[in-house]
Amino acid sequence: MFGFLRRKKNQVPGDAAIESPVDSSVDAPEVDTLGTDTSPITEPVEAPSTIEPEPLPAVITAEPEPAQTSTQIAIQSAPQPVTQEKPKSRFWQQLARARNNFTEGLGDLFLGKKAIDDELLEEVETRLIMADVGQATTRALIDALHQQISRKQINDTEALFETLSQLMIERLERVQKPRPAPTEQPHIIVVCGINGAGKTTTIGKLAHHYKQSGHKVMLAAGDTFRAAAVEQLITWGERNQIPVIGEPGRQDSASVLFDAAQSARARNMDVLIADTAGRLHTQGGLMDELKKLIRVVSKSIPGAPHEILLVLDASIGQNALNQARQFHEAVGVTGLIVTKLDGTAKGGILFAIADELKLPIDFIGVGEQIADLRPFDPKGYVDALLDREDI
Ligand SMILES: Nc1nc2c(ncn2[C@@H]2O[C@H](COP(=O)(O)OP(=O)(O)OP(=O)(O)O)[C@@H](O)[C@H]2O)c(=O)[nH]1
Repeated sequence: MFGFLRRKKNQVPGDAAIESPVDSSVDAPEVDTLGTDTSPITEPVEAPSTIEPEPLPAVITAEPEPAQTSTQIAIQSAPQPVTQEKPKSRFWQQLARARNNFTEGLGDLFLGKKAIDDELLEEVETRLIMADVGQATTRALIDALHQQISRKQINDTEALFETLSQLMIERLERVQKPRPAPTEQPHIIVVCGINGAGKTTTIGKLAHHYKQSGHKVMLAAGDTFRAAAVEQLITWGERNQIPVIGEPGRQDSASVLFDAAQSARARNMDVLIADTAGRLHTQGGLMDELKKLIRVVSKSIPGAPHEILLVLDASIGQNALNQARQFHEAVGVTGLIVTKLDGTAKGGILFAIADELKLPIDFIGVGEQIADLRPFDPKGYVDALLDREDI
């Protein structure tokens, strides 16, 4: 069942709406498969009104309770069924903004409504657009719902949302591919993207991911444009206890990458992850430089680079599509990492990316901590986005 429906159905007049923002200060657990992590909950949970309120953490803001009427007191003193909420995962919590944007207000529309009407479908369409799913993908989803309604395959509001979830999962799964196993030594991954998309941070997290799975990992500080980027990468190297090739002051990123590839081979590294300078997809000269970097890497080790991962910032919404198109055209991107999904209401951008670019989404970034990178799982993502509760 969908959480926003259940909450509305169970709502008792006078319930205080508690808004709980993501607390990014919480220490992150290790990278985990979606749904298995049972970190403490800060997701809104409606306790039956007869239970004594717990002391609230500082991050929770609640409207002051209005004075209770005698009717409310009578309702509260009646025995209430105690429903045990399943603990929510940290991942669920990290997608709070995207989910709230999507489900806000839908519960009200559903309240007391069984039949599907145009108002409801229009609201669903609006929510999809607002979540940055994009015009074309939204249209395709709504058309598919209309078809199933007219064929009487969907008869009530819950079935409508279940079908929408399935359609959304399918659209993401269509373009997913299994991650390439690092069988060549070294397996070289070049990471690119525009300035500030989260490349260096993502490389730190990706290194952690590989190290956790038992691989020997090395980093190449190929972002020679921004001196702080090299230091940032060296810090990530120390945090992961892995070597980093490149030092502040080096100018030529192609030679850093060449040296790193040689060094990784000589030291029997399983995985070499190379950082590159941020560049706008519209800067022709810098895009040519990226092509040159890739050529140098391919000359250093036959078959390399084995992956070219493009980092996209989810919070820029539809602009991410254009960036991805241009990078793909220039260097043949093999997969995407979409970052900052924890801080954005634009969680729908992943559907537009999958539909329009047909490139697999390898990982998503949901925070700044070392373990806040998750292998992308379409079903887990849709469940968290649509407040679907059977994970
Ligand atoms: N909330 C959140 N912040 C992120 C995520 N990934 C990266 N960041 C933050 O985004 C900011 C930019 O990250 P960087 O890794 O420096 O970005 P970059 O692409 O290497 O930047 P340039 O070297 O300038 O091109 C930093 O403050 C990161 O902590 C994420 O998944 N969630």
